[in-house]
Amino acid sequence: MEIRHTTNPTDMRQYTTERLRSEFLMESLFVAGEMNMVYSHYDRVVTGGAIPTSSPVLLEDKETLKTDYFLERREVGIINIGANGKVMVDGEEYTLAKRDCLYVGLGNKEVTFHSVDPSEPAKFYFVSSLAHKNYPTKKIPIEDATPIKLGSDSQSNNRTIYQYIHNDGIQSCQLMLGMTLLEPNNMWNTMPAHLHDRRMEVYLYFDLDQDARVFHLMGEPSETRHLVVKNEQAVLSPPWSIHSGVGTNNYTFIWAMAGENYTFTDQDPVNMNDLK
Ligand SMILES: O=C(O)C(=O)C[C@H](O)C(=O)CO
Ligand SMILES: [Zn+2]
Repeated sequence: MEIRHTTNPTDMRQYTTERLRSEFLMESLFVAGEMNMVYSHYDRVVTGGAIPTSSPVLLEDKETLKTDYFLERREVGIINIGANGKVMVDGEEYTLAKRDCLYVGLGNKEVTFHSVDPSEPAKFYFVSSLAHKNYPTKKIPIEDATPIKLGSDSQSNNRTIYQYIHNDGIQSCQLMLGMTLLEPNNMWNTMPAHLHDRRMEVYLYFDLDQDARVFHLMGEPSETRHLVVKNEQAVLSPPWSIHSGVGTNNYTFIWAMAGENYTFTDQDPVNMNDLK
């Protein structure tokens, strides 16, 4: 798996577009028949994508983690963004349709990803953080996730946040995970922007057409930069960075957080006068 180190925000001011992309953008998580992962030193979060085709894909990277199995010291949240799939957890089968989420806790030894129909494969996106105790493995379909309506048509940010793994939903050690869907003709998320220096965040943008793009805004509020993001690409958002997006049309994204606290509403809003 690829390793990404952390960045001092003062150094980031000097970065070229290429350097910015190599530090923060994950361009190729989803490749048919493969699993690809990025290990970030921000809260030691692993972000991955798996597309099983004719054979299952095993969640493992002993070489990088130097543990006997992936979840020996970790927990993971998985969302299927493709066709129907299955996840086997130590012999137990969980069927995941598009937008279903599965939480798998510390201590589960074997996790494998399968497609129901290899010609129309499932696409599993996952985010894993360090864990100190076992919470039960649990599946939650989007219908059972906690919906929060935000934004308005007049501000082009009418959207619903679905919270899956969080304080009042599926329990975990530190991982929080959910999905935000923008209504048609809406293309902004999280503006005014916010920070939470206590937690890092990972964004996966998907459900975009081939030529559609999201301009992901990042950086300290007074030093913003952008990443041009394609369908099924993910962004590492450092704790000191705003994280906001505007698309060429509406899009969907999965957000995941890990760090100091477990409080979704712990956000420091950025005053519009401070954004530069
Ligand atoms: O639509 C949104 O706004 C979000 O989904 C915001 C993220 O969940 C977030 O940044 C949480 O801190
Ligand atoms: Zn946030």
